[in-house]
Amino acid sequence: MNNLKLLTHSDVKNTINKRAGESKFGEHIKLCSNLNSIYDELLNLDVDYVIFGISEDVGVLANHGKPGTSKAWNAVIKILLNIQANAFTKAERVAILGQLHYPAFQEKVNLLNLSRKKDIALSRQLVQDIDKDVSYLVSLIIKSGKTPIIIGGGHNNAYGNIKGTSLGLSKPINCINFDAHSDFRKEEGRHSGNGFSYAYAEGFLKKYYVFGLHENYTSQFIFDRMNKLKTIDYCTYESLDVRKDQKYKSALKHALNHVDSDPFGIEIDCDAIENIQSSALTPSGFSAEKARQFVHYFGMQPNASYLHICEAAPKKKQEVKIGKLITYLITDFIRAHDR
Ligand SMILES: N=CN[C@@H](CCC(=O)O)C(=O)O
Repeated sequence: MNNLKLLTHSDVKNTINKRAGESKFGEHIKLCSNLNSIYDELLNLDVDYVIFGISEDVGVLANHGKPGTSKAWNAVIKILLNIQANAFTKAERVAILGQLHYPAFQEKVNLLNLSRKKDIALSRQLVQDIDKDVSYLVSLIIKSGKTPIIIGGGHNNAYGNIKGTSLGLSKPINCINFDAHSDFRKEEGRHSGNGFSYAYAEGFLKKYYVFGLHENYTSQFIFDRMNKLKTIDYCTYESLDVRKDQKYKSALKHALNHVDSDPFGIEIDCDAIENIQSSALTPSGFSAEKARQFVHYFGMQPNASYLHICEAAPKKKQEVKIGKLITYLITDFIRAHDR
């Protein structure tokens, strides 16, 4: 776990802004202390949720997208540690590991010319290395009996989450993805647009549902590919929020029916939420409230096996807004899953 940077007590202390009479989330969470014994520590921790960040832009760049996803974790941790610790937020049930981070990969990819075939292939090899870390770490958390909450990076990391959960449970899993894109592109080398197609092709992903796909940003090739497969289903954003063909609640139920036969992962791509800075920022998309209701609805299900919130790419100005949004989604999941 060379690329895992553990969150320390002094990091937490330096991040918390204390206020008299208040108790902050960060004062009650558990930490791990030794990179060489993560699994044993996880096993012995009396918590239900293990949160970690993935600070990388490599997957998005390898998909010809705009970088910035490496900044989401830092935006979130500053807010998360400072929310109130109370009966609603359940800080004592949470361990925060820290972040997988890739400064050397970032440097390498910045030196590449990504319009050259050879260089794009190199960037996609780096994504495979990140996949190995993510799937290993997620599998350890699942094997320790805890629920992973993974923050950040590009949507390439869905692959590692699905594979890690599947290995941890020793069976293929299902997945629900709140996303403007299917990320079911060709297996042409790993990047942020094909995490689900790779997981599916390799047998880690069994049933897949894309919730809120944008009709303008899905190719006919992908629609045809998904339409052919009974194990894959989707609803579009336009059918829900523009044409109003069905109510939000009934769309949630329909999607749950598709994935709930087995343990499933919950993937939230922030580019499905209106005006959230991301590689594929959209001026027209789901509201933050709809995203929160989605996490609440799926988080409530006993089969919900992990939560991943990705693709947010905060610049300085939106750092607090994005940190707060993702923190709401994390705590919505914890509250719902605990019921
Ligand atoms: N994970 C996102 N993938 C999308 C968006 C790409 C982008 O515009 O950055 C895709 O490949 O279609």
